[in-house]
Amino acid sequence: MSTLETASAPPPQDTTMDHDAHTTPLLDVTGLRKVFAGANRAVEALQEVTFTVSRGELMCLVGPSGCGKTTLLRCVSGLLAPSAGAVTLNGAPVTEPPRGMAVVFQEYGRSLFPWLTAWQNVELPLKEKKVPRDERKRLVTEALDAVGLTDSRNAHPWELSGGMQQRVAIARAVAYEPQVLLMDEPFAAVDAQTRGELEDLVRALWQRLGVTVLFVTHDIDEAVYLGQRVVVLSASPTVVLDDVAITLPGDRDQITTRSLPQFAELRAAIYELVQRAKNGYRPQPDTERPA
Ligand SMILES: Nc1ncnc2c1ncn2[C@@H]1O[C@H](COP(=O)(O)OP(=O)(O)OP(=O)(O)O)[C@@H](O)[C@H]1O
Repeated sequence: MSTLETASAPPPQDTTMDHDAHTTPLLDVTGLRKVFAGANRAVEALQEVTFTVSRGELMCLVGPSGCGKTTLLRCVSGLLAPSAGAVTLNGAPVTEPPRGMAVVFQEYGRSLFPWLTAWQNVELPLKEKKVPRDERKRLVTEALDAVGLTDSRNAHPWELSGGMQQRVAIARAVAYEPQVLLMDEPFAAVDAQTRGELEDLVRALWQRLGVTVLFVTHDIDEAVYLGQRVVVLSASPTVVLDDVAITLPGDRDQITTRSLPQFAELRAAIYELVQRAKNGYRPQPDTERPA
């Protein structure tokens, strides 16, 4: 992993989950390739993507628009079969959506059932998992409480704001007690203030529950604010351009953290990388990564 050089003295790093992180790979993505075969032409979305996520880590993936972030996440979650390469969770190959993973998508409106209440939406996957009734009640209560929606438990999605609907989707994922939480641009459709609140919610849940998080975003600021690591992808056909350690303090807040010189430096360095990726930069085999 690279740590982009910063001019000032490094602050204490985010060691929040370091008791396990960086020691036990939980998710292993090796040589992932995905080619979509169309009637007239084939689209090579992913060329060769390799990375690991350690147990308890919060890792962000960024890359230029259309570089294959969603395709990658769909392959990682077992929703889409790769053309080559492999994904393993805890050493077991992922060939279909595994029990240990939960996914939060950008389109909360489409991922919640409008005829079910917030409570019922969160409970549904637990019923499908055959979790006993009392345990279901405990898990749903705790999850709705964790996202601040206890009072809205009987509301339907259409009675809730966009940010609240996304909180229901997060509660549903958390109640499932996944080993890995995959998030695909989950806050792209909410306003800036709500987005900040939801970012803090994700970090709080991550710290409290110790869940491993793989967070996909096109927003570089968001990736730096949230992550312990940011993996930068090239333009399609996609490879990994860099794997950047986020050397920011573990205690983050929207104002202080984003005002730190280190935040600006990390943001600028990753921004430049993504710009280079947009302009077609790709690592050459056997050459150094960009400084
Ligand atoms: N089902 C499909 N069939 C054919 N091509 C596809 C399919 N899904 C994705 N693609 C192509 O694969 C490439 C990557 O798409 P993908 O949606 O994964 O990118 P993305 O990085 O998530 O995009 P964005 O930044 O816009 O969210 C694009 O060229 C897209 O057109």
